Amino acid sequence: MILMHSTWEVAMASSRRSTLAVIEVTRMRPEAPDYQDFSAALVQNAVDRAIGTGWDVVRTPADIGPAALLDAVGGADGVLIMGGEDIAPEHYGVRRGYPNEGIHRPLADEAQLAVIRRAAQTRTPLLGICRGHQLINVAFGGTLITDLGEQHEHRNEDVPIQRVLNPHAVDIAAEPGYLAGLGDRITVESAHHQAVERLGLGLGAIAWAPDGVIEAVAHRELPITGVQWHPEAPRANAEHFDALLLGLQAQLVAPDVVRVA
Ligand SMILES: C=C(O[C@@H]1C=C(C(=O)O)C=C[C@H]1O)C(=O)O
Ligand SMILES: NC(=O)CC[C@H](N)C(=O)O
Repeated sequence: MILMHSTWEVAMASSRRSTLAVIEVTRMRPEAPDYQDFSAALVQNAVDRAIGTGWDVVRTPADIGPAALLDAVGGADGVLIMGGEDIAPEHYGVRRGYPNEGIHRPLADEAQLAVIRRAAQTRTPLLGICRGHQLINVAFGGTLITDLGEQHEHRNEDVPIQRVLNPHAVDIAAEPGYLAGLGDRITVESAHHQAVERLGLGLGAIAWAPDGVIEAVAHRELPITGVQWHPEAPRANAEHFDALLLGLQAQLVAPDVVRVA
């Protein structure tokens, strides 16, 4: 059974619907139309589930740059940062030229990092998915494993983009926090080749894959959490994503401080 923060509690605390800024990397990938369609469908699913769990949504691409993005999401009560391309490695002190390096989106990197830093200053609840989770770690000074190698369960290689997501187990160890309603072990859908390495300042790891890859991070004092998997994937358990979105909303009322072992 999935325990969720009650929508009633949230509704009692606020007479208006809260606004969630859903931030995608870009809306223009003319060089990769299949990937753009795939990514846009994941974002649309996230928007739909957010509305279904009681949020108003402002959907914005990040490649409009830092100033425009900060302006666009300035009025939001919560932030959701979606997946996408690898973060340019200079943001965490690594040179370009690592294995399986894809293209980078420098404007989106800078804009999303700026949003995370401002959310930290304003204590705005924020959830990052995949690249969004990696960005959280980098924003707090952490590093990434640039490439997980060839043999792993975190992504299907050499398949059409529509089949890139791969299911695997995740063990969760955090009470309370965004992931509290999910249970101790869940199956998730993943599509990534990088992962959190050294944790950023103030962050703790709260979930792991069986191979040891960090699957979720949470800030110890701020309502900021990242998940490496894709809860918005078509085949993911929708109840898990709803629990995350309601948990994000509950942070508006009573921010949790996450205890990390
Ligand atoms: C674009 C990349 O990853 C992809 C990005 C996704 C997303 O936008 O949510 C989903 C699946 C991944 O294959 C990449 O690895 O460079
Ligand atoms: N799906 C994603 O957001 C992927 C994030 C990053 N490009 C990685 O491969 O690890």
